[in-house]
Amino acid sequence: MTTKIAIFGVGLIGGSLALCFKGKEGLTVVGHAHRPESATKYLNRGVVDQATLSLEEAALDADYIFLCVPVGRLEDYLQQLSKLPLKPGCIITDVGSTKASIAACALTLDLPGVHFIGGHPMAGSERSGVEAASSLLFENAYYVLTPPPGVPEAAYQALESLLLHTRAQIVRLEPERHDEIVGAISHLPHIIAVALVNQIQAYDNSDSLYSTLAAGGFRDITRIASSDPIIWRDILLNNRSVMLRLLKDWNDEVASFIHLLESGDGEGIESAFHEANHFRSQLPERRKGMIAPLFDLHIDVPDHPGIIGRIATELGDQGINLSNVQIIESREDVPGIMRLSFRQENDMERAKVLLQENDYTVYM
Ligand SMILES: NC(=O)c1ccc[n+]([C@@H]2O[C@H](COP(=O)([O-])OP(=O)(O)OC[C@H]3O[C@@H](n4cnc5c(N)ncnc54)[C@H](O)[C@@H]3O)[C@@H](O)[C@H]2O)c1
Ligand SMILES: O=C(O)C(=O)C[C@]1(C(=O)O)C=C[C@@H](O)C=C1
Repeated sequence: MTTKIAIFGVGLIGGSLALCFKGKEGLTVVGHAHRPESATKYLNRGVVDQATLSLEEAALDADYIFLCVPVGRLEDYLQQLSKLPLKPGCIITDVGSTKASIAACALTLDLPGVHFIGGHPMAGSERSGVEAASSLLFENAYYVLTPPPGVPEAAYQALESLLLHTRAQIVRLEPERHDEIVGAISHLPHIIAVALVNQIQAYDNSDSLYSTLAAGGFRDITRIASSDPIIWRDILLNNRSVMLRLLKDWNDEVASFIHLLESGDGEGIESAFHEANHFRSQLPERRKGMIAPLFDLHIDVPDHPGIIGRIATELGDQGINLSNVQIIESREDVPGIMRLSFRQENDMERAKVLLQENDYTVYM
């Protein structure tokens, strides 16, 4: 007897979940596709064990159903599922970036013997589609679950146990509180990134030096502006009342900067930066969290071909595990900064000593 997991919408998130479960003992993963070419793609990429276009075939004997479609489609799928004779004890969950409306929808539906528990993995990317899926996406991230009152603890525990395969850390939250908080730390930044890019694009239309000179700062703050338009249309419209409130607060923040500049208040500007720096430095950067739990070192590097390979080899020779390397601000003939990321603090400390011994300037 295997445990059957049905995934509706095998894109970035659904595909990543499928990869976490596929191949694990006792689990079979079935992907539901709404287009024939998608079903073939899921199979060709080896993300699922089976793929089907039939809602019934995917759902009827499933033990777990994951709804991983855009937020605007979630309620429709849940309604369709509620009309099927699902397996008794089946757990339906979703991964939508908003939680209040789907939780409210589930409460209105008759789901006899079946349990709905909302979910939201706090990990993702500006990329989308099954091509971007990764079994490592959720590792060390938080994964919010929003069980409705009255859901049996055993069902909650079963879902939590299954999600161990993602290596995420589960957080239990009320849906409304989720939407307030995630509205502020995820949805608002996406709006700001998009508005900023569009503002600069308008300047760039009359002077292309804007995009030519756009460097690290602009890229750092705007990566998420490349996120999928349909996914984000749905999220923002769904969390509309929270977003409108947050945007009014954002306007106050902008107004306060306008005031600091109009009044030439240098101290005020300094203190805004100090305050932000202090709060940001306390974010759980080095533990589990929405900011990748990596230990970073920065070093000055000359603009030499092969420099990445040389440093990686020096670290590798000492058995120091490097997780990621990135060159920041590298231009011809100008020294750049290299960011070296490590999974283990101990690796970072050893790398620091080694690099300093080799005369690199190292910043933490
Ligand atoms: N992108 C992120 O960073 C992120 C993170 C956490 C949660 N989420 C949530 O996960 C869900 C999926 O997002 P994603 O980033 O994986 O998107 P995606 O575009 O990569 O995947 C969406 C999947 O849904 C399918 N789909 C699209 N439109 C559909 C429709 N009309 N009917 C049926 N299926 C349809 C697509 O074929 C695709 O397989 C969304 O609800 C999103 O809010 C996204
Ligand atoms: O890292 C990113 O690109 C993301 O946008 C991930 C992110 C976020 O804002 O943190 C985006 C949407 C989610 O629902 C959860 C996580």
